[in-house]
Amino acid sequence: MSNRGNGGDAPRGGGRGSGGRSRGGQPGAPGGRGGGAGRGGGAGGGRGGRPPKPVRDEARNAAYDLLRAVDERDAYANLLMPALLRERRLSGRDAGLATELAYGTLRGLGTYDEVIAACSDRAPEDLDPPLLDAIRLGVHQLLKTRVPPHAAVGTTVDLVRLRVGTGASKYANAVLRKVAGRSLEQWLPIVAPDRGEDPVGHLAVTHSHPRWIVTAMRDAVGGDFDETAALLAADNERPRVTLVARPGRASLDELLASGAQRAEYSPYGAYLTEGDPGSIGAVAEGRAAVQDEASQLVALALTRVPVAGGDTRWLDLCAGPGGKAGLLDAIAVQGGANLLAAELQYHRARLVRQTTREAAVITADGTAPAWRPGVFDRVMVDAPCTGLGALRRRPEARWRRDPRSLPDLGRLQRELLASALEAVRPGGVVAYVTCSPHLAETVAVVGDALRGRDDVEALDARAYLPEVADLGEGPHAQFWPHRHGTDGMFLALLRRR
Ligand SMILES: C[S@@+](CC[C@H](N)C(=O)[O-])C[C@H]1O[C@@H](n2cnc3c(N)ncnc32)[C@H](O)[C@@H]1O
Repeated sequence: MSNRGNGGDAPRGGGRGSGGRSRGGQPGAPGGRGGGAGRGGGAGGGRGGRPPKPVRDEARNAAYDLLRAVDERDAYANLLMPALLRERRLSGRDAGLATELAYGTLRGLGTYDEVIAACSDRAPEDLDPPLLDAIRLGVHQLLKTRVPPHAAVGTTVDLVRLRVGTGASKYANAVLRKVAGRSLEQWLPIVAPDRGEDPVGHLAVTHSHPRWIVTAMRDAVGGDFDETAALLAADNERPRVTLVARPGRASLDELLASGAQRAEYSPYGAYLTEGDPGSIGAVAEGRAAVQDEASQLVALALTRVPVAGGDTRWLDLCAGPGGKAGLLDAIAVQGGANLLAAELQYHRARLVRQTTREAAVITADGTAPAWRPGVFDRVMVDAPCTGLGALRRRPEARWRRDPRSLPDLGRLQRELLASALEAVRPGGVVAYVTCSPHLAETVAVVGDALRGRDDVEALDARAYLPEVADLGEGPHAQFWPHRHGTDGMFLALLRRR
């Protein structure tokens, strides 16, 4: 990822997007710009003689290949990694190590690049991307794992020798030896901007997020520094695996009998602390699935709002790949309702067919309705968004997202919500959902819709989620990774009068 877009607030060049600061060498830092490892400087492989033959470490090579694929081909880490592990026949501890190293490096590189800059005479963005990725992998091991320092340096130097070149391996060796001189806790005060002078930059470097995301998160939590820090820290944790037992198709007991634990909030949810979800029969058969708990709860909340009169026609306006549609369909069937699931993209509509049983699934543009207005009792709009609420799941996503996408997304979100409000009948209810807490995608969109019509009222969404505390000041509900252990999902419930 040689050009991780950070929407124009990159402190230096295109290599990274975290906070950064103007740097002219850091007094007291080991290395600093001028004092870092010189090109080709530092230790080589042995004293005088030929360096020992480099050893190929399969787990680290797989992690490295993932980093290169993310950089070169814009690969999605969570989609490519399982294929890579299969192809390399890595399983058990090796698979776990490869995944942790790759994902951890991708998450942490905003911090790591600042440390590398302090230990090198060249800025990270001036290094060859293959060398930079290898050094990042080594820095991650040194600062964030229990890998012994000599192993972290040695395996990285071997990897660089095998994959990049001998000269580059000497450079990597010199940089990593400087990095190894301090712990992460010791490095952070050296490389992060001062909290008082530049709080956003401080959080960006300390928690490895682009500045624009730090700002957006801070605004979304209401400006509190410590809560913003807790949220960013939660983004760096691995999300737990949550299952949903689709009602009428699988029971929660079935999941619990497979070793899962009852979820804290969702009546259909269970946490899987170890093992492969695909090995659970109900999941393999599509009667249960992996689904974040907040995703379950926003769908459930829509079904809980009382509607006077008939309650038989439900619409999911943005259904692909079908997580919420799968749950809505199962609940609809139990209550005698039918779900129409619409999705713009054909291949995603096909996925919705796999998650639903009775729903009618169509490939359709939700902004150009293929249905008559005012006929649905309940409508779900799970709108396309920046996905800032799901950064835990996609380790590279924070560097790819671009704030310049917000105006286009905002237009589409407004059009889809307007279309949903046209589709619902008087007395019916619309759920507007985003997997992002960004205010431009949440309250701004809903606020505009409410101002633009006099026949729509916002319900207190929290009232339909009584099992969940701390959903905000209302009337809308906001889930948070650091408060609820879920994705940062937003829900507004709107009734058409
Ligand atoms: C956030 S995802 C929905 C996730 C889904 N509800 C789930 O729970 O699995 C948004 C979806 O909206 C689709 N989409 C984008 N524009 C659309 C449009 N104009 N009409 C219908 N669907 C659209 C995207 O292709 C994407 O699949």
